[in-house]
Amino acid sequence: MTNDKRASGKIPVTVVTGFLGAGKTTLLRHVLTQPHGRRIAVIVNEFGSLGIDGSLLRSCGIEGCRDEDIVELANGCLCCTVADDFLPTMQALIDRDDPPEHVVIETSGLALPKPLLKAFGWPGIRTRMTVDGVVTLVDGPAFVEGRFADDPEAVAAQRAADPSLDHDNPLVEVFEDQLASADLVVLGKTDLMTSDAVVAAEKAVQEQVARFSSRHVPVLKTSEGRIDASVLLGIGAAAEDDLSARPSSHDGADDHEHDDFDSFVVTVPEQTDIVAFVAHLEQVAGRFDLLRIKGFVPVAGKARRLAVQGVGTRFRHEFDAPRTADLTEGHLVVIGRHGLDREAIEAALKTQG
Ligand SMILES: Nc1nc2c(ncn2[C@@H]2O[C@H](COP(=O)(O)OP(=O)(O)OP(=O)(O)O)[C@@H](O)[C@H]2O)c(=O)[nH]1
Repeated sequence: MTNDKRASGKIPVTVVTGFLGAGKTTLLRHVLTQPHGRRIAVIVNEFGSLGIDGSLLRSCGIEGCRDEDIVELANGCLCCTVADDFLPTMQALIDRDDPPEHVVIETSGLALPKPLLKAFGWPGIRTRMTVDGVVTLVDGPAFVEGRFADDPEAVAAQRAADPSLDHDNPLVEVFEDQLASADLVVLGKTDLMTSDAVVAAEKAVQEQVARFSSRHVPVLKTSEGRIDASVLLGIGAAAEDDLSARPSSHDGADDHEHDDFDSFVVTVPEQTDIVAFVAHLEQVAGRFDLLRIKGFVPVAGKARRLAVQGVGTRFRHEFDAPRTADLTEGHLVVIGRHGLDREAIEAALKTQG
């Protein structure tokens, strides 16, 4: 925390943003397990209706991290529910007998950060909190694969037809907004990249950031979210006073929707063969071009639940918290671009082999 912030008496708030599956929760887990010497409250927002990330954070047994310090806002994107959910939550934190010394907000992977930053200008919040910094996670391999880049020929053709159109790719729009808001960019998952690709990606990210922002925005590289807490917390940006330097594709719009993306929950039976199950998920994710699958699944004979995570077709799984009696079947959140064939995806996920 900078001396300025201490003197202002405002609680610093770090906003962690980044596209679906970029590694935000992983980064947060790493920060929370480091000795950071402050009472941190975490607000986790998810696009899907299940609070997976909050549950993952709670289950990692971080010493001194109390249940009430992890607040889940699981019904929709924070950027759309600012007045209904976010402001009362922040007010409740401020009004605690032992208010947090730092708040970290993990936004949903589809959130546009700007509406959230604007909320820190609201009376009641403005005098008590300040946005210490916006940290934007970039999924290195996905970036290198060009998932957040417009097809230049398609854009040129589109612009010729309608000059007011920027791009037709909602992934690009969300990604660019998240980069444009950043005070610090973290290029993650470098363990999955060659060293040449890391160097090229770092340069390309820096160029992208410079397109949106004249501010100096450092780009750090990491894997498994290993960034020192002292680098992330205490940036001292006061981003709420600096909104015009953080352009958004939705500036000027009164409202925005997330109807470019769909999400639903699928239940699956208890599993016996984890390798076959995960291979099946990979196959379904590829067949339907899904962006994200994540959830918890019971496995026969295992005392712990299986946490399953897919970003595109890249899956990981681990046994994390003890399996509870009510976990009789698995729940998977599925997220993809608008127009998903829900029935077919559900059927495919439920029928394996
Ligand atoms: N190989 C590798 N995998 C990573 C790294 N960071 C995160 N992951 C994996 O990527 C998947 C998504 O990570 P999360 O931390 O849940 O990503 P997120 O941004 O919180 O995801 P959403 O909240 O759904 O947007 C998980 O399976 C992680 O284990 C990394 O540095 N290297």
